[in-house]
Amino acid sequence: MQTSILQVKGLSKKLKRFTLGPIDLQVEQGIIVGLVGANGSGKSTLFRIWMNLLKSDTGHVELFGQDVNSIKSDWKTRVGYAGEILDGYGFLTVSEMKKFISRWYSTWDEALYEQLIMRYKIDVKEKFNKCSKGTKKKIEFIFALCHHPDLLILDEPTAGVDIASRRRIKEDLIKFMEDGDKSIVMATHTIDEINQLCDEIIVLESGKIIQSFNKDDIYHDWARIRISNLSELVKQHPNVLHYEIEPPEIITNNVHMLETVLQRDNIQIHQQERLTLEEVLQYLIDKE
Ligand SMILES: Nc1ncnc2c1ncn2[C@@H]1O[C@H](COP(=O)(O)OP(=O)(O)OP(=O)(O)O)[C@@H](O)[C@H]1O
Repeated sequence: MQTSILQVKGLSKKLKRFTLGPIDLQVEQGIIVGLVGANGSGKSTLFRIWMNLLKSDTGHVELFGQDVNSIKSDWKTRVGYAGEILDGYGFLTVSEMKKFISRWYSTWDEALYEQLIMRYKIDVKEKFNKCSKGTKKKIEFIFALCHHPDLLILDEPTAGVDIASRRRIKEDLIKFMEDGDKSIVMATHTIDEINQLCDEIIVLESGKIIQSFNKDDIYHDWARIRISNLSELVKQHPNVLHYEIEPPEIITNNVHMLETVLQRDNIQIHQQERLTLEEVLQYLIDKE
């Protein structure tokens, strides 16, 4: 039986010129979810609400069965969050920050911290706000891991990170998932990360979830179909997400359904090809 570790119901938040939600979703134990969407689609805002750093206007968020607003905050010790949370302590050196943050967690693993500091070549005497963008990302990642959380919430963990460290982060995430009961939700713009790491993908557009799917389903469900002609029925079909008139071609997210529709309309299929994950995401994120 699958266990939900994160449940989001009817969540909404109005900021000045942006509205997030309403959002409903759940994340099961043992999977990696990729949260994707154009710049400004609301990924970081969503994470901030999950982490109770920002109050929602409606709805609620449960982490490990606990309302994130409740005074009881055991859930915090079970979550590792990497997303600009350390900026407020930027006047501290990495080493001072570690002394401060490690006290929050009874499960803090000093040996793991030392090992990761070496692995990512971090100068612990450097003040956090003097570190480069990529180095800050690596430090956030290390702090998110060292108390052995059950869920990692990572806001673009490799943005600005060098190639070698990117590979190490990927390896560390795979290692984190090894025992099968951990989960990760990560916002990312990197197709390789989604391809290599994520099981499920949630696409945000202007604050709303427009698609949510298992990565493996893409190969079965999405296709570009070149056809003899287009009918009005095909153009307006809910599973036709895009069409071209000359030459007639459709993009569908339910190829089996469309095969039946085309047959019924006496439309011949000239060619059919599955879409790659990159094409699907490009299509969803940038439809023009
Ligand atoms: N404190 C705030 N006050 C007003 N508007 C805000 C505030 N924080 C974020 N926004 C707006 O909310 C929208 C979503 O921002 P958010 O940072 O969540 O997007 P994102 O998907 O994480 O973007 P990116 O991929 O560029 O990191 C943006 O239009 C942003 O300007």
